[in-house]
Amino acid sequence: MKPVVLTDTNLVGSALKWNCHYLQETLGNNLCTVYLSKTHKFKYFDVNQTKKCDNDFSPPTEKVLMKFQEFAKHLKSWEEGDRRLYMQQLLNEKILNSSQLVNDILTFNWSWIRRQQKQNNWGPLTANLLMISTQGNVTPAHFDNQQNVFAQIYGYKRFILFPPEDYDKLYPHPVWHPHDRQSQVDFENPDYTKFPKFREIKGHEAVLGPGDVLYLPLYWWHHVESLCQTQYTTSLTFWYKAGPTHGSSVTTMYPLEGYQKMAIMRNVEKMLVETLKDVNEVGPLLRAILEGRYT
Ligand SMILES: O=C(O)C(=O)C[C@H](CCCc1ccccc1)C(=O)O
Ligand SMILES: [Zn+2]
Repeated sequence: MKPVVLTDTNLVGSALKWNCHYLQETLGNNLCTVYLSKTHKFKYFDVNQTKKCDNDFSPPTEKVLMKFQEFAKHLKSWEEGDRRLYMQQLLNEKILNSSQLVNDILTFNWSWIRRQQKQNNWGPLTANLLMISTQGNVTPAHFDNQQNVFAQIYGYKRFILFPPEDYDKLYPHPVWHPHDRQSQVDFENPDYTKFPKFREIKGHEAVLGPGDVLYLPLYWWHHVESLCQTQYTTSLTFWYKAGPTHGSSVTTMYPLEGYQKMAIMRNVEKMLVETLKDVNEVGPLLRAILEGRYT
């Protein structure tokens, strides 16, 4: 599975008119999920895992509910120095029941994407996430465990992509950490002492414009930046479950692929957290296995 940029799918043709004004008319009064950040980075964190961090975790962003028209107002008046905004709202029944967006969504190129889902043996569509970002926002490097068909609607987004096997150069946080699935490395100021292998990292760049679609296979790392050609950017994801061949696959082929090794390591970590109960014991036990025997 490799990422690919497609420029002729017409997947979200009917959404190319989703500018701020139009969305204000259709979403106006709806409450939407908006993240606020003092910096340009929006590092995702799982709030349910913050308690395992014996409270030395400080959330890098604040999650608020905001009426779309209020968000639109902030978007238009945003200036350097203001807190940055990143709307990330699931297109769920609540939103869809109360907006004309349904008509646009119904005319997406569903036959094309359903064909991809079928031919690639993906599981069911799990979520469409509508994202509107102020210019310059960055989603730091992370991977997701779903297949993703990423559609760019307005403005330009620059992806840097790395294969799953680059996990040894990207130093993911522990699986129990709020920043699980995210790289520990600050791309703008890498700590080469803590993360020496990051020096060897090499990524693939893809800049997406309106109408472009990026197929982002599960476990592929990506660093995403909203470019400054426009005041904001708008994107829509189509997330699919990975599908049966990535779980209890009938015939496992060897040698295993990077994403399979990633899944194995994550399972080992999770099993150790379960059995040791104390997350601080996982490191020492893994070291005890390694030291003098596997190094
Ligand atoms: O589509 C993707 O996978 C991306 O990473 C796109 C990224 C924002 C995603 C936010 C997010 C990260 C982790 C879990 C749920 C939501 C962007 O476009 O800035
Ligand atoms: Zn992602």
